[in-house]
Amino acid sequence: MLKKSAYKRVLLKLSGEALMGDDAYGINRATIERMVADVAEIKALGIELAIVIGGGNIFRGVAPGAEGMDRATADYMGMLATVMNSLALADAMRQAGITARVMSAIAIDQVVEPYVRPKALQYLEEGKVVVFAAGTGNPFFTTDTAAALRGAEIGAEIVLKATKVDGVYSADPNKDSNAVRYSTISFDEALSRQLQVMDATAFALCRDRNLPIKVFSIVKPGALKRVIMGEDEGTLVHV
Ligand SMILES: Nc1ncnc2c1ncn2[C@@H]1O[C@H](COP(=O)(O)OP(=O)(O)OP(=O)(O)O)[C@@H](O)[C@H]1O
Ligand SMILES: O=c1ccn([C@@H]2O[C@H](COP(=O)(O)O)[C@@H](O)[C@H]2O)c(=O)[nH]1
Repeated sequence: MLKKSAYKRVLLKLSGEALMGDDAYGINRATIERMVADVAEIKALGIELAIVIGGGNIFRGVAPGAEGMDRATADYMGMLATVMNSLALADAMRQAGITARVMSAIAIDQVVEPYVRPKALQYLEEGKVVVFAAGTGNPFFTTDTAAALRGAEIGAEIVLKATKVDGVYSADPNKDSNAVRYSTISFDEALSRQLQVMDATAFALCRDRNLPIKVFSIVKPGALKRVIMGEDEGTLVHV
């Protein structure tokens, strides 16, 4: 018998930084095509899929390149970076035969339609992939928080954080070789240990909405599908 997906509706947070692949900046073609192939594989299972993509491959408000800038201005630039990534992702999905709609939290009507919750729900019910661009639309936040927020708004069963590391560790594994990976961890423990894999606002929002998060590697082949099938992969953050 064909195995079924563990979820009906999910919010996938894709790392903007991972989009660079081995490049120093921007969008690596082979990398975005591989991400889209992963998305196509899970979409074929019949799940309803919404995506938030980060902007770290182009600009972050707290990046060295923003030093001395007004923080809110820099953050708006970061949000615009996520619009570019969202458009690139939706177009790559179009080329792969997946119908996607980009909805922006910041009005740029000539470029992309605005985020309107009932419309987003309609697209999901129609089987379209919805890409939420421009984060929350507010400075001083991140796309992780946007993923938590939109995930809660659309009634997703889980937020899937696809990033460059394969889970939540006791410390940043890129800085501490003694860091150990958790297979599960509670929101309260992640917050009290100040684990930086996601920002505290995202953790707190998901905790309060009882919305679990799965952190896993976007670089590891097949990991997204294993997560969707409910198999042992990455780290589950739970209430
Ligand atoms: N305790 C931890 N466990 C795992 N990763 C951690 C931890 N603390 C810090 N990190 C770092 O967090 C990074 C992932 O989060 P980050 O928000 O920087 O990236 P992203 O979400 O993948 O990118 P973007 O913001 O561009 O979408 C990892 O690459 C890792 O270096
Ligand atoms: O709600 C939001 C989301 C994002 N930003 C700014 O954009 C960049 C890029 O997002 P990442 O999550 O870091 O990939 C972020 O650093 C912020 O500067 C925002 O202000 N509000």
